[in-house]
Amino acid sequence: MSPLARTAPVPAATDPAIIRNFCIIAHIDHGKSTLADRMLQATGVVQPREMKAQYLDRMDIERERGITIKSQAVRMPWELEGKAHALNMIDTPGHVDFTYEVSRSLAACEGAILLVDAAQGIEAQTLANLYMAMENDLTIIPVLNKIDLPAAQPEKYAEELANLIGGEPDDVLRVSGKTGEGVEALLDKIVRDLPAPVGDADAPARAMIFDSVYDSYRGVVTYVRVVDGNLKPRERIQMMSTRASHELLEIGVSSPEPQPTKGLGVGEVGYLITGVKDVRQSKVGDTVTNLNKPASEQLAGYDEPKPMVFSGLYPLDGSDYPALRDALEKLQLNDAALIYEPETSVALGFGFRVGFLGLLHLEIVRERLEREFGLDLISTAPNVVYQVMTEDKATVTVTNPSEFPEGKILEVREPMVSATVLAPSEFVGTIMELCQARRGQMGGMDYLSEDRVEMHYRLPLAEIVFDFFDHLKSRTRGYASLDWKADGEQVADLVKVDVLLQGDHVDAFSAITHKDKAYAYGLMMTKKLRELIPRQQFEVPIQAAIGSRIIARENIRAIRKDVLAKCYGGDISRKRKLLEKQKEGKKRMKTVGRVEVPQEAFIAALSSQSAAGEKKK
Ligand SMILES: Nc1nc2c(ncn2[C@@H]2O[C@H](COP(=O)(O)OP(=O)(O)OP(=O)(O)O)[C@@H](O)[C@H]2O)c(=O)[nH]1
Repeated sequence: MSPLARTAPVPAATDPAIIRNFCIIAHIDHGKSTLADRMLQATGVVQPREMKAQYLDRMDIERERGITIKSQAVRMPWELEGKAHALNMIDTPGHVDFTYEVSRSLAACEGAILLVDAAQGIEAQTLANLYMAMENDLTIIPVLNKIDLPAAQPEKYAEELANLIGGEPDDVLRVSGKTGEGVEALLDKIVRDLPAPVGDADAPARAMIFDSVYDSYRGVVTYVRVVDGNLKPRERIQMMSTRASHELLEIGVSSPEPQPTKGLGVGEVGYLITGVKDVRQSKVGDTVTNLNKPASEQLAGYDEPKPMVFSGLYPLDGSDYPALRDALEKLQLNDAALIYEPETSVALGFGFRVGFLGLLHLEIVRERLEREFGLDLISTAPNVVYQVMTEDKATVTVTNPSEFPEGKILEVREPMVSATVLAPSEFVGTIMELCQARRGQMGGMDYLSEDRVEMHYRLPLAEIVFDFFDHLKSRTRGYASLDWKADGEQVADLVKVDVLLQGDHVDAFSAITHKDKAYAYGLMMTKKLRELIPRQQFEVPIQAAIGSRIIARENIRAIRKDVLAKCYGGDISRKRKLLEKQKEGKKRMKTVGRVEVPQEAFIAALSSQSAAGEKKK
């Protein structure tokens, strides 16, 4: 049958029996976006001449880095045995920082395609996503991708997959997102195997928001899945958590370009436009209902994204501060997970403390600020969030080492994660060593097959979020994969290490570390600063301290720099010129106490400090 005959247009406000809502879940780089591209082509919603790789990845950064950050939903027609169907595909991101986006997408679907690279097999995020899909009671269609690769081992991995989710290896579909092989069979299987959505068409409307995107032309575009009732244009709708009401200016489906419709009914996935300007007014996880005939109960929401890593962002040029504030405000319209507040630093001036989901999120935000808003930025070493209990039993939330309370401290709690590492069994020893060095507690080990093992650990977030993955990869020659999720807190022996120049604190270099690592940090910072700070006209001690206890010390010897020395006997105007020049130079200096430090020294020290984290992509 020709593809055209199978892709007849589907009317809007459709009978739920012909709808199939699904997402594709996979480990990063196993080929979700490429497969989604082939489906768009096979169903005829994108014409070959309009096709570009990773059609659904709209942001430049997504395309350049080949990763998916925001999820997107698209509706595709597909005919099976002469009957038209509407398939709603929700593309999901694969990186661990964006797991919360996966969980929202899953809640909008009845089924999931579990996509596994036929040359790599099951990886840590394959498992994490599969478990999440099972928790949401989704029907799973296992699929092996990249069967065109010479290194593909479909037999071996079909068996691994069948063992994991039950069923026969022959039931595992084999496709190639590159050549398109098997894609039509997969579309048929989606129609046959996935359940149609069920809901009460006559009940008051309830639709779940699973994504909210800011569009500079149309304002906030909200993606919803209708569970009960229906929504129509020009009606007034209400957000159930905030009770805010809006007029529905436009409602429609993405196919994949927006197509306004006369409404959305039970089981349908589409978008709403209400004229709100800020994604936070259209909160992901909220339920949309009809203002005149409101539903009595909200749908179960999902966890709000929670920032895990904080870092200070400062403009290199202090006069860019208002521009940075405006840029952050704009980015936040589009990124509900981004939070920030102003802060000042002795060393760096005015800036913002910004919360991120992880290091990748940090890098992306920073890159967007620099690229889209033309800002030059410096970011301070990232840290996690600590809870500190002081002597009077007050608990202080610390997102910046400078907020660490002075005086006696009863306990410090740090965030924990439960991590899964998947690797060939020959690497078990070296992985255990690494996890122990990072204060990990082993939770058990499962063999997926004879030579592949799944290891469970509970680890402090601060030990895993920065450079753990790099170390894991280099110890296992790139074969290990990692996934983790937040898992409570633990009390730990944590201290704040301060860095002092001539007795004055330099806030940008303070860090909260485990007691055992405090000395190493102190030594490293004092040494580095001695190399970076030029000699002054007096001796400058550089110290690292925990409270009032000095743990490391370096000295910068004094020098007397007489700029007039070489003009002995010269004329007065030349002397003046030299003095002027010296004054200019001083403007670029930051003064800490009496010590003048070139801004470049701060930047150099901070960038090498966070280099370990920056490498992790
Ligand atoms: N040979 C071959 N390569 C493929 C196939 N499918 C995807 N690839 C390649 O695998 C790489 C990853 O593919 P993507 O589609 O970007 O992977 P993804 O899972 O969407 O990645 P994220 O969006 O970051 O989660 C790309 O270089 C693709 O060209 C396939 O069937 N065969």
